[in-house]
Amino acid sequence: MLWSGWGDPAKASELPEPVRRLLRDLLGVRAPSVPAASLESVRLPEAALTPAVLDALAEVVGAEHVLTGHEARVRHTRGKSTPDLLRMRAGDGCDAPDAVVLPASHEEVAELLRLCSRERVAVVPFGGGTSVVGGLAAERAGFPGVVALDLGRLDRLRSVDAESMVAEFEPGVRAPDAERLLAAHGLTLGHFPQSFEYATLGGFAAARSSGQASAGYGRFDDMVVGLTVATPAGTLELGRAPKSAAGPDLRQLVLGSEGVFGVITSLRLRVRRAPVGWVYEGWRFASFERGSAAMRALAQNGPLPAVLRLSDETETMVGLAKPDAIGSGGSGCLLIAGYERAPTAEPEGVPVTEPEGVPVTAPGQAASGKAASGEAVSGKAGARKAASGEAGFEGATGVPSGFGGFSGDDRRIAASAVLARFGGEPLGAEPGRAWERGRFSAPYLRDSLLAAGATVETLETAGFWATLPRLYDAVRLALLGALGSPLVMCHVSHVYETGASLYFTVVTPQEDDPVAQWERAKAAANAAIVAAGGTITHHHGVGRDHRGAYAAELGPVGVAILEAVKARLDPAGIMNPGVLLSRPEG
Ligand SMILES: Cc1cc2nc3c(=O)[nH]c(=O)nc-3n(C[C@H](O)[C@H](O)[C@H](O)COP(=O)(O)OP(=O)(O)OC[C@H]3O[C@@H](n4cnc5c(N)ncnc54)[C@H](O)[C@@H]3O)c2cc1C
Repeated sequence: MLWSGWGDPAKASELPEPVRRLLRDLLGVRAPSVPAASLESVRLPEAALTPAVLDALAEVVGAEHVLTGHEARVRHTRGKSTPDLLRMRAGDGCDAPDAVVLPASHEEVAELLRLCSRERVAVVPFGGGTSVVGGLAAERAGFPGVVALDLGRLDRLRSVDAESMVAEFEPGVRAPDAERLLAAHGLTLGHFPQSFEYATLGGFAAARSSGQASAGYGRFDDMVVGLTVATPAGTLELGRAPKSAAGPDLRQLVLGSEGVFGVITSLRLRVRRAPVGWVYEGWRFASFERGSAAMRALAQNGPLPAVLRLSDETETMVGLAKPDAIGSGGSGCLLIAGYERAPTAEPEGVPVTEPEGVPVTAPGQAASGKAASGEAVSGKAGARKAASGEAGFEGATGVPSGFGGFSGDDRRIAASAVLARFGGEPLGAEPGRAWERGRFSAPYLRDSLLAAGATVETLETAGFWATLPRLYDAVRLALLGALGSPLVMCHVSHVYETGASLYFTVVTPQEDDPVAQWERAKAAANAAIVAAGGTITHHHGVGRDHRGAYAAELGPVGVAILEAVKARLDPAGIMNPGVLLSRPEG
């Protein structure tokens, strides 16, 4: 991972000429006058941990797993939001930890938390480091030091229960590795966020992530059936049955807790049989409104494609849904629908301890060539069912909405009938293929845009269907008002029976202080979200950036509940201080 950008440097690409032209002619973007800092020149705070504390940390994990060098500290400074990258490019490493510690077991994590509580050393759990909300920048004041707890050595698939369709993982497993390990059993998690290449399972749970196939597989928090959490006060074991009436579900307290109560050291996740392949298609709608109405019909009456994404007019025009063909988007609103081809045959049961290495199965590729199973419904019957509205209200089955009722091609045919009924014009497989090719490449494009002098950043929210148009207008207007004449694009890619999320991408020429410029725009967008009745975040999380708005959403009683839980589990207040909750005064 690039320390001041995204991903594999080998995948970095030059900006295509149409994009350069668009930036220059439409937005007036000019190259920045100051070159980006080198890794060596990043300014870090003086390392503050005493030799005695460093020795004690080394006693728990081994001296080779306590890193205090410049590069390790730089690489664990903040996450990957655009302000994070801009600060790193400016050589500002003031949020760096004093040391990076890499435990290899739950017991080591628990021991480290006891030690850090005793010494009052702040602890930042560090998964893939892809937070975009300031979730990895601890507030240092009042602590003798800060440790980044890198979970990268907790990287095993511990077991697969093929009967219950539950797999147990350690938290540091990255998403592609999780898919590779499950593919050996004919299984998939189906969680494909844009940060797929680097983010970890623990980070997904801690930040309530949602992936590109959420319509079919659900959000990540829907997948979590059990958790083990090491807290400074002891261990929490949660989830002994899929559902329970035994009081409030404490799993929900850990999901989205962003490391402020403790460290997730094990996750038991619902898995699915891997499809033999995927089919993606493009549709054009005359307006965002018509396309949204079609999405709502699919979400409320079924059948849902596994991937469902609608770009607004601006995003369609720019062609952002097809990053390898920017500038060639066309008119109207592009909708991408993705469907699994039938699942593989029965998964092989196990318990596994040491999974065999198998070739990586990238999303979008067949996991195995095994025979399809599942009840066949003829294509015509499927279309008839959809058209007549008897397509199956999938939420009512208790099965996540992408499943049940339809299988394989029948789902595609039936969903297509709904899209056509709402005025969608079929564009065939090409737009879908282009989206699939570029689905993880936007973060690479962001690096090139930053280097060219454009700020590009995203923000997201969610609301009920009835409030969505107002929310959309309010956020757009706020961004336009704050930034002059930026490019503001939006898409919907997570839908529910009752509402959906809105995901905005903003491109604007960098001012002299681009961080302050974005903070101004973000504050305006946040205020608009709150005023229009949306949530401050649908899937990026709270971190430090959304803390104030989150407190307003919860209200004083809600905040008091979380503060009480934190005080009980983390009495020294060492866990990710300043993230999610403001620190107590005094
Ligand atoms: C380019 C880009 C695209 C993105 N696309 C998406 C997207 O499509 N969908 C989406 O949901 N998000 C997306 N994100 C946001 C980010 O990837 C998610 O929030 C993800 O869940 C973070 O996982 P991570 O492993 O990188 O966690 P980190 O960034 O390392 O940590 C996130 C937070 O969780 C805490 N944490 C991490 N691991 C643990 C643990 N084991 N126990 C307790 N606390 C822990 C950290 O302290 C931090 O507060 C994107 C980010 C980027 C940069």
